[in-house]
Amino acid sequence: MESSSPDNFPRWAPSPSPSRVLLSPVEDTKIKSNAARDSAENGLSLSCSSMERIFPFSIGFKSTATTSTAYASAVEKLLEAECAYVKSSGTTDIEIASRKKGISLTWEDLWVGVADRKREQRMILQKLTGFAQPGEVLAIMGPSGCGKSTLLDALAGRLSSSTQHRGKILINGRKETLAYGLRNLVTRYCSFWYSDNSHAYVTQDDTLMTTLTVREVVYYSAQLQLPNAMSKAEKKERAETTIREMSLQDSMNTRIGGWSKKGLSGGQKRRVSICVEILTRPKLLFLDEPTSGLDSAASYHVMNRIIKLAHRDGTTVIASIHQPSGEVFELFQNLCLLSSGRTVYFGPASQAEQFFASNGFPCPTLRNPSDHYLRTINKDFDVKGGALEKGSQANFITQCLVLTRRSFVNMYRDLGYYWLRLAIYISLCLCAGTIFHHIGSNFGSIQVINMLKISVTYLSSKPH
Ligand SMILES: Nc1ncnc2c1ncn2[C@@H]1O[C@H](COP(=O)(O)OP(=O)(O)OP(=O)(O)O)[C@@H](O)[C@H]1O
Repeated sequence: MESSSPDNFPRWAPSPSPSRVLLSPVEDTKIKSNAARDSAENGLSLSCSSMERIFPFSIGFKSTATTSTAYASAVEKLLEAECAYVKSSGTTDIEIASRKKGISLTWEDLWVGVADRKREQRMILQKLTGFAQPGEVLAIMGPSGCGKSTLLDALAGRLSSSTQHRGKILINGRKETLAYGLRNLVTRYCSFWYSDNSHAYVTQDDTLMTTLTVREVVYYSAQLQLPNAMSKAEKKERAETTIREMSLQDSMNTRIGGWSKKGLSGGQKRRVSICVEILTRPKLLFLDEPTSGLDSAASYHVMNRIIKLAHRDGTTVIASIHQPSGEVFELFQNLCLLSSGRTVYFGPASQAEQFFASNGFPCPTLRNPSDHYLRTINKDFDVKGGALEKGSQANFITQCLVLTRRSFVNMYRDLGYYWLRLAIYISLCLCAGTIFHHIGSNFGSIQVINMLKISVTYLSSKPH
């Protein structure tokens, strides 16, 4: 009986990924010299940061081009080669033609920084170089907070005004800024604001009207975005095709839903947001975490559809993605791996494994490669704290003091919570004060005071 117990079955467990800290000094020196050689070959210089000492930074493509025109022509050549390759692999002439009409995006020596409270500049992105081509999907991966969304924002021209950036961003070899520019703020809060349909951006947060159904959201959006030359019937047809492309046909009449009434699931909302953006068949599509909230099967289907659309329409897709399953990862043609705002790897996704292996971090058998890469480059948890001793909890008085202090800091920093209220109360006091000015002492004055009392009670009562 004992032998049939599930506990006695031998279980397979993946061998651990080689750890960065386990590297011997000899290996470490070898890696550093490889990195230096790679950087020299790539025409990039590495600045001396703590990150460099523990992991080599490199890009998977070799380019000696140093000027933007040289970069653009290098990308053109890559595109030609890509077209020749896809032609030989059975891609139709129509698909190749749409790729040729597409948008190539290149960025060179891109830096993004933000001034901290002491007015010192903190770099979010450093020295990034890369490209994205029509008909292909570039996945931007990396640990949380490494700068994936910032890179997307920088490429899409959506960086907030608190950031500074420099470097070259070329569209089809020309220095152009995508038409987001001034409407940054508007796009952040209103997903239905567009100036042209050549590019679209799906943000991390779904900004959908909660009372509308899926069909209504997509159809209204089609009416707003699609050209007047298209008839109402064509717009409706496009809306419904797009909904079907994202497998939302069963939820067409379901309301989006919000805090008061549950409607779609988080993953379904994500798919509706994607529908709204791909309606116009943009030439350049930015997706910030398109699969967050989706299970692995849904993630696969959504990414697969996006990749098919990219192939069919020659769309250039740049997607930041957190933790793709092995199947999803295999769908990506190109990979940009970031860590602490710097490129660890840029190149074909299929060659990342070789890159990591040649640098001393081979992916263990049967491990999802993307898990391995993220685990290897994540340095957020490198410093581990010691075990907590018993009785190490703060006492009651400390807790009260800390909670009070935390609450004050929160109130002081929250513009709406503290400063806005203060301003409202001061203006209210001034308004109320003027009423008492020369009010007199007759019966009419008493009525004014009563009215004032009722107004103040009404204004200061908290709505439930
Ligand atoms: N406008 C800004 N002002 C100050 N800091 C910023 C600004 N934009 C981004 N950052 C900081 O830059 C870092 C990278 O942020 P970003 O949102 O790009 O990371 P991410 O890789 O997309 O993270 P996640 O995967 O968790 O969404 C974070 O530490 C963030 O606080």
